[in-house]
Amino acid sequence: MIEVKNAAKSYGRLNALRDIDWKVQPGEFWGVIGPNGSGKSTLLGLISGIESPDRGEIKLAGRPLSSYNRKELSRKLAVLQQDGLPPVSFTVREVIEMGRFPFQDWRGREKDGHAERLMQDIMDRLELGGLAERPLSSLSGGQRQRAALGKVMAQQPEVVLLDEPTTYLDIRYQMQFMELVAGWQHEEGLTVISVMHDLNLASLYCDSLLVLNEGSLAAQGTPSEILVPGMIESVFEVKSHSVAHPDTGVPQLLLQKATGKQAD
Ligand SMILES: Nc1ncnc2c1ncn2[C@@H]1O[C@H](COP(=O)(O)OP(=O)(O)OP(=O)(O)O)[C@@H](O)[C@H]1O
Repeated sequence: MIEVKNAAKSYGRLNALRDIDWKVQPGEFWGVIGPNGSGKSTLLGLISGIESPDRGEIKLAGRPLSSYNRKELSRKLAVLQQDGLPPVSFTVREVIEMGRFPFQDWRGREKDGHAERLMQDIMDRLELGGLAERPLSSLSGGQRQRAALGKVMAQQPEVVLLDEPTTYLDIRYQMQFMELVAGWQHEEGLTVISVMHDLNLASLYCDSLLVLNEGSLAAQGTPSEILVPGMIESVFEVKSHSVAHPDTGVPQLLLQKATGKQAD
């Protein structure tokens, strides 16, 4: 679905990304992890076409990303930024309708006769029905992030890119958001690439993890291959234990304090 070949990106003298080779198959759920400043958002920027690589190539569905026009690209790929939507006066319904841009003609008229049904389905699924006419400025962070997800769902993309989508959410809304994305992925065979800071959440939801460190690809593999104490220490400089989740067996990290007593 996505192929990144030998991609590199610099800002002035800073090599934000170098020699990245990565293949994402349709329907996979990838987490992109790594320390602050390791190049995660830059990589998402290259895949979304917001930025172009200085070297190398990015392909989407077998075609160079650079050959897509804006509407074509929007039908294939949607992006949800870190703080999905700013607190503005647009209503939830208006924001979700903005996601229909790739399916509207030059007068802004919807070409798909089922769009109204789709909008209603999205609002029901995201429990936004009662908030449809409320301005974003009056919503909580969790509600705003659901509205942002509604906008990308209305776009009906094949690939969705999420940049730290749960950063400002409490644990209930983190789980709710990830469940909504995972449910959508299962139903539609969606390809998901999400930058994640919470490694335990990444382990619960991602099939595979890509690890960036100082702009280079440090490792890629399943959560069980990646979330091991040695890897975490070499990339994040933090000591940890990895334990199997009692429900699913996926690894969960317990962080080790550098000071104070350890239990016997
Ligand atoms: N537009 C830009 N101009 C100059 N430098 C940039 C620009 N965008 C990113 N950088 C630099 O590139 C490096 C990688 O940044 P990037 O935002 O991709 O990292 P990140 O892994 O997403 O970080 P974080 O986890 O803190 O969000 C950083 O050193 C950053 O300062």
